Formats: sequence, structure tokens, C-alpha cells
Amino acid sequence: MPLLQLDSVTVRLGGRTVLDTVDLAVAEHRTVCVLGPSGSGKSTLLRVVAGLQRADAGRVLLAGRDQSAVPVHRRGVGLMFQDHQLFPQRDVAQNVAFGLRMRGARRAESERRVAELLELVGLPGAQRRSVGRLSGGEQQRVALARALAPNPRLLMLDEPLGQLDRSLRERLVVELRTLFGQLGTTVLAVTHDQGEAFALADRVVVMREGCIAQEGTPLEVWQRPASEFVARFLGFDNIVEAGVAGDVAETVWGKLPVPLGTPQGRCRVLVRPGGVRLVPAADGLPCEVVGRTFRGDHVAVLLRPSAGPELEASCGLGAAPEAGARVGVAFAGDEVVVLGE
Ligand SMILES: Nc1ncnc2c1ncn2[C@@H]1O[C@H](COP(=O)(O)OP(=O)(O)OP(=O)(O)O)[C@@H](O)[C@H]1O
Repeated sequence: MPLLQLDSVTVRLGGRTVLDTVDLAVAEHRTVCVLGPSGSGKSTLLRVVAGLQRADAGRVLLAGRDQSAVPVHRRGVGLMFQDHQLFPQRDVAQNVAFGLRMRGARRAESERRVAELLELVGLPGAQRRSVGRLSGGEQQRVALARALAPNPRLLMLDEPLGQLDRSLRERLVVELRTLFGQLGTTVLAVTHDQGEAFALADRVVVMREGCIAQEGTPLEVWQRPASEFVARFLGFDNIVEAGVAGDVAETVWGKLPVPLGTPQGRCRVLVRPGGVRLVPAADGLPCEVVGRTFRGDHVAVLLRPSAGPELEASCGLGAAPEAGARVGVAFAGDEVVVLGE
């Protein structure tokens, strides 16, 4: 049985359907990240699970129990929001102990737990520090300790690392993943940053206009985006109209190999940038190099073919041709993805 289950949950706000018959299951000890553009319903999904938002239809089940009559504070979920809502006038220990004291924990017990949590989030001994004087990353850790303090059966994070700079985010994501693994926490997190979602999650859920556009492991979603929407949301733009006959897709870029069994007829196909191979101009689809973007471990080379949309190729650092160069392109079949509706 999943720890969390959403059963055809619908939420309408201001005359709009913000969540549209959403089904979702989160297994115990797993981290699920919900991704999607602004306004796609991610925060509403968290709010409905927490009990901060009523569902107009459908059910939220925790450990198999319908939560519709269960108030927020009895659901056993921990929440951490983007702006982490700490009490600036109180010290670190008072912030972390907030939920414990609310539940009537004794002082000694609460102090022990606070010390343990601060150790866990990498702020040992920070009890008496003033929250207002902590850095953004330190505040984030305090907020996390506070959310974890009552031992929630489900931890929900809304843009947990939203305001931090990139290098700190990348480090914290790794730490969070390790921490959740150690604690066996079940996590439902919302982010619009795909790097964060893919690094943190066991499963990724991509939302579009209140519906789930795709759900799967990070690898599945990354390698096989289900639709043009998901592909473009992940930053893949090598997408073209095709007509499939047998194991070949006929496109304005030429013939692309597709797996046998692909539905025949019109569709859209994606070629992931790693499958756009540069060859001598005479040996492939002739293109002009119109741009190069350094991406750290590779160079994204933008190519303009004589017809059809521009193409992005992923090249090794030393191998990227100069802007203006004329090259040929060959396509690798294992990087071609036939997109659904
Ligand atoms: N109280 C409300 N009344 C009317 N519409 C609302 C209300 N709250 C949210 N909405 C709308 O519901 C939609 C989904 O909002 P939600 O905050 O869940 O999206 P989100 O995916 O979390 O977006 P973001 O990434 O920008 O936080 C948005 O279009 C928003 O304007």
C-alpha cells in the first residue's frame, strides 16, 4: 500500500480547474518530485495533501485512510515552504522545537531532539544563534530541522531550495538525498527546477495545467519524454513533424530510424542532442553552425539545416566547430523519441 495516494483529486479555484482528476501514489521511503511550469497546480497539490486546501472531488489517503475529515495538524505531515517562515525574533532552538512544544513535548526531550536534528542537518551547536543572522543556506537547514522534528510520516517541500544560489543548491540537494535515505523519510517535493528534481527524486511527476503529463523515474522521463510538452519543458527542442512507415520516420531533416512497432502515420519526433552527430558536410544533412553555448561538460552547437527547424547537437569540448562552419549531420537511432499527443 502506498503511504500517500491521491484518487481522482479535483480542485476548482475562482472558476478554474486547478487540479483535474489527479491520481498519484507515493510509496513509503521514496522521494517524489513534482515539476511543472508556473501555475500548473504544484503547490495546490501539496496544499490538498496537507489539508490546507479542500478537494472538490476525489480523495486523499494516507496509509490507506481517507483524510477528508482529518484536520491539518492530525495528518502527520511536515511542511517546508520556499520562504521557510522561520520566526526571526527567536533563536534556532526555539524555531526547531516549535512543532515539538506544540505537541506538548517536555523540555528535556525537546532539547535532546533539537540537538540531534541540528547535528543531522549540519548545524551542530547552533541552538542559541539568532535566526535573523543566519545565511540563506543555514536558514534552510533550520527550516528542514523544524519540519523533521515531529517525525512526520510524510515530509512535503515546496521549492525547498528556491532562493539559494546554484552551487549551494547543488550541494544541499546531495545532502538532502543522503539524509532522506538515512532517515527513511517519505518525501513529496515541488520544484520548478528540473536539475533539482532529477537529483533528488526516485520518481518525477511532470504537471501541466492541473494534470499529470508524465510520471516515471528520472531516467525514464529524461530519456523518453512522453509528449512534446514534457520534452520542451525539459529543454529539448529538436522536434519535427514526421510520417512513420515501418521503422523509418520521414522528416524534413531526412529519414530517422525509429523502433519497430512504432505506430504508423503522422507524429512528432524528438532527437535528443546527443543523437545529432557531426559528420563531413558531404556525408549527412548539410547544416550551418549558427551558435555555440558552453555548458561545462559539453558544448551545445546550434545548427541551421537548409529546411526545417534548427537543431542542437551536443559536442565534446574540443570537438565543437566554429560558428559559420558547414557540417553534415547524421542521426543516432537510440536517441530518437517518438512523442505522444
Ligand atoms: N485562491 C485562488 N483563487 C483562484 N485561483 C487560484 C487560487 N490559488 C491558486 N490559484 C490558481 O491556480 C493555479 C495553480 O496554482 P499553484 O500555486 O498550484 O501553481 P504552481 O504550479 O505551484 O505555480 P508556481 O510554480 O508559480 O508556484 C494558478 O493559475 C493560480 O493562479
